[in-house]
Amino acid sequence: MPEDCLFCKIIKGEIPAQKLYEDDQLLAFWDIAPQAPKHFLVIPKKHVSGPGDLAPGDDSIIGALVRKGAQLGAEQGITDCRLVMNNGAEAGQTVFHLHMHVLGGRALAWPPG
Ligand SMILES: CCNS(=O)(=O)OC[C@H]1O[C@@H](n2cnc3c(N)ncnc32)[C@H](O)[C@@H]1O
Repeated sequence: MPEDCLFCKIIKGEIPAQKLYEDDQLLAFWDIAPQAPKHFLVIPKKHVSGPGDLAPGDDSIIGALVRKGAQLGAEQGITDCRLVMNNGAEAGQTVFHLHMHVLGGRALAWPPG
């Protein structure tokens, strides 16, 4: 786990977060700057910098993120939700630990900005 990774620090409990779900592979927590009435993140406990850095053996991580994100969304009353992974700085990624946004609770525009 990179020492300076914000999300790795959350996983280790070095930085607090409002956790929604945790198991041995995944952690979900509410976003600190929500962009919708419901906005949380699902991250793998294994550090991968972003979608572009996945190794062939990591494919199951993506399935786990999507399945858990949709399940948690339904539990949070946002069965209709947007699942977003930003890949790279120009795509808006600011935290370089793979994560999926789950947003809902209002009509979401398309295309995104
Ligand atoms: C611009 C999108 N950039 S991003 O796609 O990389 O998303 C990073 C997300 O992490 C969230 N975030 C940053 N620090 C924390 C924290 N300590 N706890 C919870 N969420 C956090 C940001 O609000 C942001 O939505």
